[in-house]
Formats: sequence, structure tokens, C-alpha cells
Amino acid sequence: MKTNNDLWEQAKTFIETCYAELGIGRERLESRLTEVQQQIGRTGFYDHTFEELEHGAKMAWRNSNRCIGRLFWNTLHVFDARESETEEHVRRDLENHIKYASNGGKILPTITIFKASHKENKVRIWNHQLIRYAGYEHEHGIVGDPDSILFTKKCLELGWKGKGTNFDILPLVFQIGEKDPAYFEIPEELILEVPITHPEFEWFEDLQLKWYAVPMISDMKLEIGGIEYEAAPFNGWYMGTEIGARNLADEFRYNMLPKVASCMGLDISRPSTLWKDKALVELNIAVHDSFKNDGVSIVDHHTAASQFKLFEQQEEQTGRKVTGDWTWLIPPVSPATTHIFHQQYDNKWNTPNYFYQEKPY
Ligand code: HEM
Ligand SMILES: N/C(=N/c1cccc(CO[C@@H]2CCNC2)c1)c1cccs1
Repeated sequence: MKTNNDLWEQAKTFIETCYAELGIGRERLESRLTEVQQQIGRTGFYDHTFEELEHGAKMAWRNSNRCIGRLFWNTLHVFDARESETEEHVRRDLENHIKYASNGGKILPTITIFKASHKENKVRIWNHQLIRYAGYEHEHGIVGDPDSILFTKKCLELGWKGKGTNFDILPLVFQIGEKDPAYFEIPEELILEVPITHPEFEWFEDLQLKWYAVPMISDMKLEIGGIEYEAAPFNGWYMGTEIGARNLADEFRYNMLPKVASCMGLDISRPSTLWKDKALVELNIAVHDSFKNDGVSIVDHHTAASQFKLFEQQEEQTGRKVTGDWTWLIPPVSPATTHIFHQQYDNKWNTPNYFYQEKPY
């Protein structure tokens, strides 16, 4: 249980750092600290100004040790949805986020921040990502994304009906306060997807693969200066390997490597022909090429690593120590061809940051 003094210490540290980074003078800092101390004394909590919320969300991205995309931390667009406390308003805010962030393919890194977790009528989103494919477990096998099986079951229990294809878009599911969760289909016109084709292999399109354009994580908790926001969906753009080397490649996901290898005419009779490696590279080329041709933002893992190197240099110049989680920062394809593999990172967790939280179901 956090005491008022613990919260005051966290708040003071955050506001001092935040105001220093924003170049806000001593006068405003002192009066703000007094105001915050009084509000904590009176109510046990305090409310962030929009400026503090906006910069805190950017600092949290900058502190995300597992994120290779942090060069662009200061470009995050922040929507303040802390006043929303009805299903209609939350639904409107989520659809607005999807529309704004997708931006016709020129993806804009965006976060929408709902009511703080200590408030009445707080919001909790049940989706892992705002847009994701359903997964169904049948006797004869799995249809769709195996990673979504449990959440899909929850949606079916709530009354949602899926078409039963490999790419059914799951509904938005969220609850307000202690009320039961509500679900809403996302309007089709808001959903941007990319069919996966290959620049040389004509047969690739016959695999009928596609993936959604915008990854929007909606189940992590944002903590800023001791205040928690358990609903703060954020998006960037994909690094191609996430789709090509994990979502479509893992045996426990769409498991496409054997099929791709066979269509390539490779000898899959023994591992030492490296058929998996050959299929993996072509699948990643297909993903990257398809997104590029459709004008949807995506970054390859080599470019992303170079951008991360610039981030490291930029942080050093600013006098901030870069922290990182090497095990997540190295890409799943050709990791040793990036500088990250040959370097060590301090995995210290600073706040503000994004954290895992208990599932609400
Ligand atoms: C702009 C383009 C971005 C790219 C290319 C990018 C790339 C990545 C990648 C590849 C991962 C590892 C994911 C995995 O292996 O499953 C990751 C993790 C992460 N990213 Fe980024 N990112 C971007 C923007 C953002 C933004 C805008 C935020 C938050 C405001 C963010 C916060 C995080 C966090 C918290 C994690 C760790 C997630 C976990 O622990 O499960 N990233 N990022
Ligand atoms: N490109 C991205 N990739 C991810 C970033 C964070 C998390 C994830 C998915 O994490 C899952 C949980 C553990 N691995 C898969 C993917 C972004 C999503 C939102 C902003 S950028």
C-alpha cells in the first residue's frame, strides 16, 4: 500500500525532471510542487496537467528498455481522454485513435490516455491490441491466431460472433468502473490491412496471407510520477520481423515456414539444408515489400537498429544513460548483423514507463 509520502516523493521526482526537460522556470516549478503536495495531502492523489501527461507519456516511451524504436520518442501524439466515462465516449475515443494513427498508411505514433486507475469509473481495455485476429480451437486444429484463443473465447461468451476465418478482426472490449465489459465491432472502413505478396514469387499471393497495418498495444499500464493509467493504448509502426519472423512464422502462431519452403521447392527433409532460414528471409522480404508497395509505414530490422544507434548517441549527448533489455532489442532475424548484438545494455527500469498488469479476465 503506497503512503502519501511515497507518492509525494515519486511526484516530486517526476515534476522536477519533467519541468527541467521542458525548460520550465523555478517559479512555476515551486508553485506546482506546492499545489501537488497540497492535493496529495487532501486527497491522497494528484492530477497531472496536460503538459505533464504528454511529456510523461513520451518519457515512458524513452524509458521502454525493450523498444528498438525509441529514436522518435519526442514525436508521440497524446490524446487526453481522462474525462471519458461512458461507453459511447470510450468507443468514440478508441475509433478516433485508430483513424488518427492509421493516417491512410503514413502511421503516426499515438497514445490515448484514459482516466487514472484510482478514479471512479476508471476504464480498462481487455484487448491485447486494438486490432488483432481471432483464434479458434477446434478438434481438427486451430483456425486464426493461436495467441488470441483465450480472448476470443471471452468475446464469444460476451455474445460476439466471428466468421471463423483465419483473419477475423476481434471486437473492442472494455469495462468502465465495476460495470460488466461491453464489446463493439470496429467499423470496417477503419481497418487497414496489407495482403502479403512477394516481388519474385508469383505463387506467394496464393497463400492468401495478410496482416493489419497498425500495432496498437492496449493492455499495458502507464505509470507517471506515481499515478497509474491502466488504459493508455499506444501505437507505432511495425518492424517487419515482428510479422515475418514471429506472427506468421512461429510454430505456435501462423506457422507458415514449412508451406513457404515447400512452395519454394526446398528440401525440408533435414534441418541442415537450412530450409527454415531460406523461407524465413523470403517471408520477411514479402512482408516488407507488401507494406512498402501499399504505402504503409514499416521499418526493416537493419534500419531500425541504425535508428536505435542514433537514439543511443542522442541520449549520451543529452547526458542521459540509455537503458535497454538486450534480449528483446536484438531482432529475431540476423541479430548479429546489428550493433545491438555486440553491445551490453543496463536493464534498469526507470519511470515513467509502461508495465504489464494482471489480465482483467
Ligand atoms: C514508432 C515505431 C516503433 C517501432 C518500430 C517499435 C518497435 C518495437 C519492437 C520491435 C518491440 C518488440 C516487440 C516484440 O518483440 O514483441 C517493441 C517493444 C516495445 N515498444 Fe516499441 N516501437 C515503436 C514505437 C513505440 C511506441 C510509440 C511506444 C509507446 C509509446 C513503444 C513502447 C514499447 C514497449 C513498452 C515495448 C515492450 C513491450 C513488452 O514488454 O511486451 N514503442 N517496440
Ligand atoms: N511495433 C510494435 N511492436 C510491439 C510493441 C510492444 C509490444 C508488442 C507485442 O508484445 C507482445 C507481448 C510479448 N511479445 C508480443 C509489439 C509496437 C506496438 C505499439 C507501439 S510500437
